[in-house]
This record gives sequence, C-alpha cells and structure tokens, in this order.
Amino acid sequence: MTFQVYDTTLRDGAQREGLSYSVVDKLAVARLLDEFGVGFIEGGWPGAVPKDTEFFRRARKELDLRHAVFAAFGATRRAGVAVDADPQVRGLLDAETPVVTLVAKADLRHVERALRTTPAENLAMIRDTVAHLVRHDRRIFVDGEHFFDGHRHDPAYGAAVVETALAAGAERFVLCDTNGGMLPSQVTAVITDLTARTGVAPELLGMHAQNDTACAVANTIAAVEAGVRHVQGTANGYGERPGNADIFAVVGNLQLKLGLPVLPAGCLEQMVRVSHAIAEIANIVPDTHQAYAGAAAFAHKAGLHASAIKVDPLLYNHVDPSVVGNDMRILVTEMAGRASVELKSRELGLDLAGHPEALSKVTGRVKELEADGWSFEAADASFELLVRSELPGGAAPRPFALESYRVQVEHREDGAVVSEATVKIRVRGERVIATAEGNGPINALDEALRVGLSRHYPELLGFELADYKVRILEGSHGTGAVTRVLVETVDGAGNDWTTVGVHPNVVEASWHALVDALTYGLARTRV
Ligand SMILES: CC(=O)SCCNC(=O)CCNC(=O)[C@H](O)C(C)(C)COP(=O)(O)OP(=O)(O)OC[C@H]1O[C@@H](n2cnc3c(N)ncnc32)[C@H](O)[C@@H]1OP(=O)(O)O
Ligand SMILES: CC(=O)C(=O)O
Repeated sequence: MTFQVYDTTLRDGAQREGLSYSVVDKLAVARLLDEFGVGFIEGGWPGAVPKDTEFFRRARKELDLRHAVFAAFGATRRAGVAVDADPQVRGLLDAETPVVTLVAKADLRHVERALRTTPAENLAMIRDTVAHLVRHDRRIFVDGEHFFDGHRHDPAYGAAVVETALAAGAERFVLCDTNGGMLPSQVTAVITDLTARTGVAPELLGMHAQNDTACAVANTIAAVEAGVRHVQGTANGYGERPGNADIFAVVGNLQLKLGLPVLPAGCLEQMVRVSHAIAEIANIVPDTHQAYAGAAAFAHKAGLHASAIKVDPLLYNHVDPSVVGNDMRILVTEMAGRASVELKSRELGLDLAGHPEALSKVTGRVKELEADGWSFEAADASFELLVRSELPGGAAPRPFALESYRVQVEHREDGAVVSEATVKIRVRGERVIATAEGNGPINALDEALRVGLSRHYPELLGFELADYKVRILEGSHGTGAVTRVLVETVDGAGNDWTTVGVHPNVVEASWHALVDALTYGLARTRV
C-alpha cells in the first residue's frame, strides 16, 4: 500500500501562537511543500476560516502542483443535524479538493462532555459524513481526535470509531495524539492492541502527533514501525502549543534510517531550502539547532570531532549533510584543536596542511584570544586574517597605519545628540586627516575612516555596515568586563563577511572590528 506523507503546515501549523499567514503566504508555502514532495497539503478549514476558503478558491486556479494534492479539513456533521443540511460540511465540498480530512471524536469522554451527545450519535455523525463525502467522489481521511487518551479510557469505543469510519469508506484512519502526551512505547502498545482487537490492517492507519512531550517525531516513527503507512506533520514542527511532528525530521528518518522512499526522487535534498523559506514566510527565525535542517545540524565545535572528520566526515555525522541539502561546518573556538583549524582554513580556501608551525601558532592564538573574550565562531573574516598573518607571505596588506583617532559625542541645548570622529592615518606614504559626523560614535568613526581611505581605495564606497552587535562579557577572576563587537559588512556584489573586536572600551572594540572588516574586504576585492 502506498506510503502517504501528509502535511498540515497550513492548518495545524497555523495554530501556532504568533503565526498568521496571509492567503498569498499560504499559496507560497503550498508551492514550497509541493517542491519538497509531500503527497498531501492540508490547506485549512474552508467555511470556518474565511482566509482558508479564499486560499482554496485561489489555489484551484493559481497552483499547478507537481507532487501533492490538496486536502480540505473540517469536522463531522453536527449532532442532530442531517449531513446534507450542515453548512460546515457544505463548505468542505465547496473547496473542491480531491481529499477531505474529517476530525472525529475518538474518545468517549469527549463525546459525552465536549460534543454532549451519545456514543451512538457520534458514530452516526462519522458514518454519515464519510459516506456523504464519498458519494461526492472525495477521498476521505478521518483524524481520530484524542485517540490515544481515549484508548486508555475505553479501548472498545475507539476501536468502534475506527471500524465505523473505514466501513463508511474512509481511505485511512489517522490516530491522533491530540494532547501530545504519549511516549513511543505507548504508541506501539496502542496500535498493537487496536489492530489485534479489530483486525484492521495497520497500513490503513495514520499517525498525527502533537509535541507536548517532545516525542512527536519519535511517536510518528514508532507508529510507522508498528505498520502505519500515513504520517502527518508540519514544516519545522510548527503547531498548536509546542507544535507538531516536524515533517522534515519525520521524512528524513523514514528515508535515511528506515529506508522507506517516501518522497519522489530528488526531493529530499530540497529540505533545507524549503524549511528556511517557510520560516521566512512565517516570519519565524529558523531554529539553528533543528535536526537535519538547522544551520548547526552538521556544525562541529569540538577539536576531537574535527580530528576524526579530517579522516572521514561520516565518523562524526549521522548522514551525509548534502542528502538533505545541508552543509558540514567546522567551528573554530577555544575548543578547537589543530585539526579544526586546518579544516576551517581549508573551508576558507587556505591550505595549512604543509605548515605545521603556522597551524600550531594559529591554534594557540585562537585559544588565547578566546580566553580574553574574542569569538571567531561567527567571525570567519577575522579568523581568515589571523590565519593569513601566520602563513609565509600570506598576511593581508593593512591598507593604512593609524596615528590616532578621536571620537566625541555632543548633546546640544536643543536636545540633538551629534557624534563626530577624526582619524589621522598614513595611506601609501601620505598623511591623511579625515573628519565625519554620524548618528553615533561608531558610525562617525566608520565614516571618518572611509572618507580618509576612499581616495586611495574607491572600492570602499561599495561597502556597507550591515549589522553591528555588542555584547558585554562579565569580568571573571579579578578582571574587568570586556566588550565584544561583531560587525557584518556587505559589498555591492552580494558578499558579506563578519569581523570581531574585543576591548574593555566599546569604541576600541568596534575599531578593531571595523579595521578587520575593511582590511578583509579590500584584500578580497584585490585578489
Ligand atoms: C485538534 C484540532 O486542532 S482540530 C482543529 C481545530 N481548529 C479550529 O478550531 C479552528 C477553526 N475553528 C473555527 O473557526 C470555529 O471553532 C468553528 C467555525 C469550527 C466552530 O465555531 P462555532 O460554531 O462558533 O463553535 P465553537 O467553536 O464554539 O464550538 C465548536 C462546536 O463544534 C462541535 N464539535 C467539536 N468537534 C466536533 C466534531 N469532531 N464533529 C462535529 N462537531 C464537533 C462542538 O461540540 C461545538 O458544538 P456546539 O457549538 O454545539 O457547542
Ligand atoms: C486533528 C488534530 O489536529 C489533532 O487531533 O491534534
């Protein structure tokens, strides 16, 4: 039986606090999910949420999906209402999707206390709604809400719900851990009991796991190991409360660990791109540490890791990162050894393999500087300048020599605050004095330095300070607090680079980072 990957980013994912997609956002997310190769995209609840109604109307006309089909989500008919008279069910048909997913109560306590109806009427609601939609040529999935909690309370009733839905024509019955409280062993036990009790083939079942015990992905995998062949999840695990099973981790595990080819060929490597693009649309900063898709998912800081990775990257990676579109990165910090420095330098295009002395010196220098508060992890450009300074003939030429700089901040009578900086430098044998104003002391210093250098280095005019981060590092062991500054610079050609400076004085720390930024930028434009 075909394995089904069912995405609910646009319905359950949108139930995440703080997230609100526009219709245009939803269309863009649907395109991305299709590129990732999921089989089903649940677009929302038409009739209940106006935006979702509009989404299905536009998606029909505007989207030409290559892999997925759309599913409209909604509830079974209301208690005591004829199915063809229920406007909510009418709304599901009006969405004109090939698939409809119905949420149905599978826990007797919910039937009695939330629906306030009888066990028999709930079964009739499921039977009538499934049969009605099947008569209208829809493929039906039934999401059995609170199935696992209900099974503990009254397993026979949950089993009757499953049998009723399948007998009425549902294609799959999806077991939902709605409160997200299950553990993998409990999921396995419930599925084993359900299939033994009913004789229902596990291939007819699906799994929908919320992440309240941080086990949603594990619970989904456990369900597949118990025979289930339909999995639900959301991009990056977005969803109500702590979220849903992250579809990227679920699919990564199914394909790469269980050997189930659940996506079309060529789709798995779209994972990182699709994950980050959806985060961008959702306006949520991507989780750096997300399994498989995070920027740090294959980043190695420990020196011992790097020394083994030098022999074979798979000694410290659970899979080849490129299979999900990710990259391995080596981080150089106080935890680096010579192997880390060698691999990181290689990443930057510098070969230290034949220079053991330089390698030891850079490694030692990184450790000393990091102990003083420097951090090279996010400042590749400063690290590269450090490596070059130790390579024979490799030091990046310093574009100027400093005589002095001065910065002043003036609070005027009218309330205006103006910063002004003057730099005195020597550039190619010429003494230059330049002054500039800025909206703050660092901005003024940056401007003054550029003014002073621009005649000799006109390419500087294309550089821009894109980001400036300051962190005060608490003093320890009797030393004072120091300031760490990270500066991100961009040029007109789409390149960006980050440099670092550290000093007890924030202006001096910034100066170091600015000088590295200009030195690095000029060196690369002149290569
Ligand atoms: C587990 C999940 O995440 S399921 C997805 C949940 N998603 C949403 O709720 C988002 C969209 N929801 C909505 O826009 C609204 O809640 C609507 C339009 C569906 C319903 O709104 P209202 O008619 O105002 O009802 P309200 O939300 O207060 O209560 C839900 C009603 O549905 C009934 N209901 C709940 N589950 C089901 C079900 N599976 N089948 C049939 N009826 C159901 C409830 O008993 C309640 O009925 P009542 O109005 O007779 O008390
Ligand atoms: C259907 C669903 O979203 C749930 O039971 O969690």
